[in-house]
Amino acid sequence: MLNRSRQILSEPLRLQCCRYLASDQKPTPPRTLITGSLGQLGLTLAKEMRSRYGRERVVCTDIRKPPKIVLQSGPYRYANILNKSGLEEILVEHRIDQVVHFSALLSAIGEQNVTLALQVNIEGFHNIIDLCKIHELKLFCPSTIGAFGPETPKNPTPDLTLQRPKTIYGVSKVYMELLGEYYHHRYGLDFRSARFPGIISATTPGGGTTDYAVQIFYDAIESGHHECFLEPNTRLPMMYISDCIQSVVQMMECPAEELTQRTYNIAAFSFTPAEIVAEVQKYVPLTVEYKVDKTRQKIASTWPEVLEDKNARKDWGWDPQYTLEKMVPYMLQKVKSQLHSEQVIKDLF
Ligand SMILES: NC(=O)C1=CN([C@@H]2O[C@H](COP(=O)(O)OP(=O)(O)OC[C@H]3O[C@@H](n4cnc5c(N)ncnc54)[C@H](O)[C@@H]3O)[C@@H](O)[C@H]2O)C=CC1
Ligand SMILES: CC(=O)[C@H](N)C(=O)O
Repeated sequence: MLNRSRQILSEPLRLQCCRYLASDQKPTPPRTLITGSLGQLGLTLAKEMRSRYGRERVVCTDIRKPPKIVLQSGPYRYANILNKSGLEEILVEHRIDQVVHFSALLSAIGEQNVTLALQVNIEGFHNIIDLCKIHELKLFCPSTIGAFGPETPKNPTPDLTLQRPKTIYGVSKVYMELLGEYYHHRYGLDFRSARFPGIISATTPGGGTTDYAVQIFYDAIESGHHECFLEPNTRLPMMYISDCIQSVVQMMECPAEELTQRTYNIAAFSFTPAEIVAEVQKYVPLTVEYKVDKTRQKIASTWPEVLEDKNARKDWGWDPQYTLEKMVPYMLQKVKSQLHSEQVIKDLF
């Protein structure tokens, strides 16, 4: 795993990473806290960071009861991001150096509970960013294609452009980007953010508009039939989980002086439901019925089709490895193992 990860880093970043990997060299690896770690992305990131920095140096947190295997794999703490003093206690006790803030309500579920989305996505972020300022911690918080709106140029969507999202999720992420950049400018906080496309993984997602692109793999394996909640021609930016995790690690390890901005678009590939269906059909039989969900279609119609990521490539060596064609057979294999033997959760540790 380490070798694979290091291979795809650019030369300066690889040198930087080696500083953590060689035991006789300084500085020591960072102690990292991940919020919302039991969601779609958290445990995969924890696994990668633990392999790089050491098992005890990555503390997973969430408000949910973890599976036993999570408890066995390294430190896990209950942490509600709305409880600032509880969070502070954990940060101090574990002598945390950097935070990856994943807790959030995603686009579709946020529209179902705007009050809770405001609390988790905005109040929770206030708590995190203030604690990072007080304790001088590096902070990574992902943004999203959902931070753009219908007025944004769709193809390609640049880093700096109009952002008038029409979901509470998008509004809270624009606020997060701006507040993070403000704290960097005003207090020198080492805030970093990447705007993720929809992430595709065998770990199931938690209430987003891009979730169909995970569900389709489960349906292909389980029943051979998928009901798609988006129209067949809805093009959205997407990314395989391995590339997503690499982006977090690379961005966090990048020397501060190489960053020319604090929020970056990152892209891998874009596709429509019709295109992913055709790709899956190359491997397994699959029929599809388009039962469009008006709320999610309305959200997707306001999002970019293709993100422009040239600044991330130039500044910190962003270089995704997976295309749609490469990802589909991997996903089918992962989902098959997940369904047959719960292998995916085991793979995480
Ligand atoms: N999964 C995706 O396709 C994308 C994700 N992102 C961002 O990446 C981050 C992680 O996303 P996912 O893992 O997919 O999200 P998820 O919805 O799967 O997980 C979020 C986690 O936050 C936790 N949480 C909710 N309320 C909390 C609270 N009060 N205190 C502490 N934890 C709480 C939940 O228990 C859950 O485990 C989010 O910030 C999301 O906006 C951005 C773009 C795409
Ligand atoms: C793209 C995202 O931020 C997320 N997957 C969602 O659909 O809400």
